[in-house]
Amino acid sequence: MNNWYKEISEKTDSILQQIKEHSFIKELMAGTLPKEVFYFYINQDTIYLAEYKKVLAQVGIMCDDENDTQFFLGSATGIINVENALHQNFLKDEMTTNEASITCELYISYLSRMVHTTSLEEGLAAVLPCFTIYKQVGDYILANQSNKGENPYQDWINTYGGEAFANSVNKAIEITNKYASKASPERLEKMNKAFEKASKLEWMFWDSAYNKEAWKI
Ligand SMILES: Cc1ncc(CN)c(N)n1
Repeated sequence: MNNWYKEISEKTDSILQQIKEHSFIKELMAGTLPKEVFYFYINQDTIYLAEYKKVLAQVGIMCDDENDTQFFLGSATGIINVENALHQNFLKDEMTTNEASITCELYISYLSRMVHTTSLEEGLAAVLPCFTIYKQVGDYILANQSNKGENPYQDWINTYGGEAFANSVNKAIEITNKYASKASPERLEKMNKAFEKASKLEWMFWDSAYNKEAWKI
């Protein structure tokens, strides 16, 4: 399999389309997303990223090529720092909870299980949508918005539509494709499932923020 990512992104394209059509993304693009919804999202995303960096570090130490290890360890610190700084810009003192929502808990627990109890290839496939979907969403909004000067969420949009993020997304794809090219058909099938599930969790993350998801008890 030479370009696993191309195949799986075609197979899961309907999830990406549903993300682009979600009210959260539409209103983010229009700049009309209610502030409290965005703060809810940023608050949960801060909790998510604190765990995601550990997940990336774990994937990194499982790679047998030390350049790949460097990349994921660098991403765990560098990219996350950029995203955390972005969050602080928006959130200031408004972080209201340290408790993960149901969906945030589900997503981080799923990723943690994947990188700790399955193969490197499945772990790579599970962490990849976190890179690729944000890139696609950032690009999509930048290409389609007509309010660049006045959108209150422009810094967020520019971060994920920007070149630095694109470079790391391309590198993550390249590494995952490399390991996929040596994987058995059974393992590729498991990679597909992991990528698909993590992509669905990306949709759910925005949906849960839009609905300010609460624990049922
Ligand atoms: C839930 C989630 N997924 C992806 C990203 C982009 N790293 C993020 N900040 N948050």
